[in-house]
Amino acid sequence: MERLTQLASHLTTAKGVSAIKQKNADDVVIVAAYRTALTKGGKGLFKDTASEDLLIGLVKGLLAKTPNFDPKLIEDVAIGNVLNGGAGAFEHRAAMLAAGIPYSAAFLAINRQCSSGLIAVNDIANKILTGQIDVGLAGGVESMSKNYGPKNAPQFSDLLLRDKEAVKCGIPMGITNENVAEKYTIDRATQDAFAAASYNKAERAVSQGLFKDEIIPLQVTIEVDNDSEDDEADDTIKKTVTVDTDEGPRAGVTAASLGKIKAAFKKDGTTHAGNASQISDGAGAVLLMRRSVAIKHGLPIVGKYVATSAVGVPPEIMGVGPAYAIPHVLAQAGISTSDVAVYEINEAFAAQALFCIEHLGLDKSKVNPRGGAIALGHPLGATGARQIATILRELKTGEIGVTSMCIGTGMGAAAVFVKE
Ligand SMILES: CC(=O)SCCNC(=O)CCNC(=O)[C@H](O)C(C)(C)COP(=O)(O)OP(=O)(O)OC[C@H]1O[C@@H](n2cnc3c(N)ncnc32)[C@H](O)[C@@H]1OP(=O)(O)O
Repeated sequence: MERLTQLASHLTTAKGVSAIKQKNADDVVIVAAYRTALTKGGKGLFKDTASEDLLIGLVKGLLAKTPNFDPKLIEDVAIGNVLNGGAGAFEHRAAMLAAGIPYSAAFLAINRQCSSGLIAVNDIANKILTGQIDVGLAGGVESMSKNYGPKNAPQFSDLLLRDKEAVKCGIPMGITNENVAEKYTIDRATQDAFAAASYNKAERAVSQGLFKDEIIPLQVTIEVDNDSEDDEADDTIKKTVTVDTDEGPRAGVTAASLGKIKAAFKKDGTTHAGNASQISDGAGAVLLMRRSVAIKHGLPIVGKYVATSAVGVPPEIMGVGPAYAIPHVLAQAGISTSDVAVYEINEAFAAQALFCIEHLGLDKSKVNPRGGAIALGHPLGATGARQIATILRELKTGEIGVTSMCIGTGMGAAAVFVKE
């Protein structure tokens, strides 16, 4: 009975800044949050690495960096993924075994498109909050190199194609951004200035080594052209490389330099390779548990999970998602936009991110201080977990952070965390 009363009080989440900052035995806390480097889809160093192999390396690395933690404590694993068949249910379950997680931990593959990694965290957190489990691992992974392209384009039935609302769920992502830019009059120069700022922030963060702590280096094999002069044949050789650095950030990007890039999705459009999130490969993982369990095992606590929300928005302007998901999750937590120290908002496209920032009246200096997906990359299902790994290092003790993204078929998701 006492436990039920405790649980009931917890599920009706005490609201407000001081309430969410309180430390309770039943809190869901984050003990570790790491990611791989993000590489360029189709041409980067992970181009030949399967999503399951990204996960194996990442989870092994996370466990190695959490020395007092016994993986036998993990009761459930949820991994977000967008492009693999069945969201990677087979290969990513197998990857967990290969990474050293015992078979006794259950496994769930999650696909809520670009928010999949965040929704995986939400799933594990909810299971801890309701007493179903005490410890779980959540994350996301994507090999856009291997799985992005026409073979993964949506296939709609004739019935769907004839339904003028339903068919909007199949609008190409770049066109949804053109729609946002047109509807809210966000011109190309404004988008390019925002994108250049994203590159400049990422460049600064890289030069200061700020991502080093969150990236687990991975050793992978890559096929490269055989340049040997003795060998005239047009063939490839395999090389082993260590991947520890994001490939997206570039030095010296300006709005003027971006102004020269051709529109990618529409003649006379405003969206292009420099102001859109890049096709990328990568993975992120977050180890969650009940605070009392973390304390019992002497594990470091890096953050407290507070709440997640997902909402629907019109599919043809899906990029507006965070503008509606963020107020929803802030209301759940009983806080306002000004209580938040850092926002990690997925930059699927510059116009999309700009609309959300303007609509919510956010202080731009609080949004993506280390750059977002335009500069760093956006490996779809991995992005939610990647943003959590980043935001927990951007926040200072006691500060509140919000992570959010738009979702391709017309949704937005957002979550609130407190830095321990
Ligand atoms: C819910 C959601 O989150 S929806 C979002 C889902 N994700 C997407 O839809 C992906 C969106 N992005 C894309 O589709 C692709 O990145 C595109 C179509 C915009 C561009 O694709 P590509 O042409 O293959 O881009 P690529 O990265 O190769 O860049 C092409 C060229 O643009 C130029 N370029 C790109 N970025 C820059 C920059 N910052 N500065 C200068 N030049 C640049 C370069 O010349 C580059 O060639 P390089 O790599 O040899 O230097």
